[in-house]
Amino acid sequence: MDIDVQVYPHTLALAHAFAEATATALREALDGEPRATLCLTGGSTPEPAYKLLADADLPWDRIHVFWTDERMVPPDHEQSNYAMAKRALLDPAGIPESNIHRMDGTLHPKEAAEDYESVLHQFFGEDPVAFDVLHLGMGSDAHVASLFPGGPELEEYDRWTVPSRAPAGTEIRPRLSLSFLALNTARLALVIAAGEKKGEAFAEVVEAYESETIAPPPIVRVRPAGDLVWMIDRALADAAS
Ligand SMILES: O=C1O[C@H](COP(=O)(O)O)[C@@H](O)[C@H](O)[C@H]1O
Repeated sequence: MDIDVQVYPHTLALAHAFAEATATALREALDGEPRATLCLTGGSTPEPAYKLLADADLPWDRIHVFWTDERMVPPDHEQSNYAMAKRALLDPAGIPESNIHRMDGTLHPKEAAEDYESVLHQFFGEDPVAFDVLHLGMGSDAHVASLFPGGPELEEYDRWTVPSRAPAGTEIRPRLSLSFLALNTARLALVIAAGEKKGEAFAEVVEAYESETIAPPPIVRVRPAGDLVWMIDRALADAAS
């Protein structure tokens, strides 16, 4: 499979490009439609881009926000994916509460998965989830959302959500994630990844796309219905080559 990889000279340029690509895609999705959907990723890499996106000239009252995954912590916890998005994007942009569809990190992962499955069904009905814009990050083990190498959650293709568990040594292990079933219906998926520490993982990813191996790293299993664009910094590109 050919992949579209865009390389930016540094993380600030990457953040600007990621925010701009998101804003452009949301405007296109809103053209002639009453609302658009944006699924946010967590972790630390997207935070600068989310701060820039908050300043974009967008009708936030028509944009509904979802998450790829969550750590099982309260919403004000420093490890909460929701908390990062709240301080970087939701509050600065003034996104209405009714448009924020967050994962509940206070529940047991199984209950949280049931709960978010209902949230998604309330919004999308029985239609595919089909986010207009899906943001993804990559861990240094090539995990995506909270779908980790070798985890049973990788095999969930019947439901949109799945409880999961990060590997030993990770600060917050209990997780909730969207499944590949939900991720793969996106109309546009934008991956943001940066830093030389992820070089080995990215090299493995490129090799897996090229060889179409039968057991690819989790992020390579994301095969969205629409376009998939990798946006990375030079440090990561160089470390992988
Ligand atoms: O645990 C997670 O990790 C990935 C990557 O995060 P980063 O801090 O290395 O950018 C992230 O995409 C995911 O949402 C998060 O829960």
